[in-house]
Amino acid sequence: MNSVQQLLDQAQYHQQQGAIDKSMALLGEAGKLGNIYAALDFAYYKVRSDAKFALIYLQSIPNAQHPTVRYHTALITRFYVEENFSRSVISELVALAQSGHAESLLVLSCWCSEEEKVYLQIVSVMAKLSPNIYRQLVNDDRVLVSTSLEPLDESSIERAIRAREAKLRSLEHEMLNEDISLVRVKNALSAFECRYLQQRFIPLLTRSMVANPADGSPLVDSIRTSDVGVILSEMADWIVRDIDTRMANISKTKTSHGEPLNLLRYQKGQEYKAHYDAFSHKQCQQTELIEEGGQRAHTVLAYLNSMSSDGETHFPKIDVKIKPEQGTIVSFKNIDENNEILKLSLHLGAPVANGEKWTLTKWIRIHQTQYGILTHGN
Ligand SMILES: O=C(O)CCC(=O)C(=O)O
Ligand SMILES: [Fe+2]
Repeated sequence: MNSVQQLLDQAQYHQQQGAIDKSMALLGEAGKLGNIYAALDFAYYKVRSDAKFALIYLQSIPNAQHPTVRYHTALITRFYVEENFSRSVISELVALAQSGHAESLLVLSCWCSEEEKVYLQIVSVMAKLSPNIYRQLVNDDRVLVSTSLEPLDESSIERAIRAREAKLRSLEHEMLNEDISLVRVKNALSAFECRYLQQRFIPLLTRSMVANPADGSPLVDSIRTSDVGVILSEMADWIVRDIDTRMANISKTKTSHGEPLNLLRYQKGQEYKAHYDAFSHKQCQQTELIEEGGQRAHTVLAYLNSMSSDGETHFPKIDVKIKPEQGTIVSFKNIDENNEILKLSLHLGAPVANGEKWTLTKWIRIHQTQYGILTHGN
């Protein structure tokens, strides 16, 4: 019989040969023998075509009750099967959170608004049981770390989550310009989500690039001087998936057509000069670009902090300037129905005069992307 190590070695060999199905099947076997990470890799590989199969598999492995496996089982149920919070998923997250599982505590803190009493209960548990994560990602002055551990109140948590779902469903979509379907939605992200994205993904930041007009290769250019962090599929946790899906819904596009989310940080003096997000005709002929979903049809931006009078997103041809306000999402079209660039979509991120400006950009292609399929399935 094969040992776990032999299975992992064989899986790596087949992966290098490009035999992905075979490689994943071996990881599935290693998972059945007790390797959690192999089991999760296999489950996430399968989930894109058959979510129920992935769930049955995870329930069949010897570590089905390990907190990491339970958390991913809940995530797969929520994002691939039910597409909403069911009562049983909430219940599972609460049980995991109560035992100190950091990711579950983060998801619940994110979904229970900071004004809710239950939010303080959740972050108090985090302060006690996951103090490092608490300090990095939450750090709320109202929490007294010495307080004894209160049991989490499941029904208050469910009520808070339902209230947030209802609030997100009823947000006003303001049409700022019909020609490019420029829509603004205020309060689409909570302050917690905005802080979370900055603090969790700050280590990803590097100097921004633009696509070389000649061959599409990445190029440093004075047109875009911010730093960028690309949140790849393997980093797309519960909170990121949720925001990614919300951005797709606001732009009425498919999650499977999205590029990875780009976290942008502009420091004093940095800017993104006037540009189109759509690719040029020449770029559109590159095989790599075609294989990655083709033309960029839509752009969705989220502002993660508010600016007083600088750093606005300016659309000079339609005379619209958008002031960055924390939690606001903006969506617009880059091309018309014949896939021609909409000239009115020309826009710029004005220079930052003071402090920093943080945004999240999602570009959406006309066809499926690798990231879209990997993260959300077909
Ligand atoms: O930062 C802004 O206001 C604009 C960003 C932008 O144009 C982009 O990311 O494509
Ligand atoms: Fe842009």
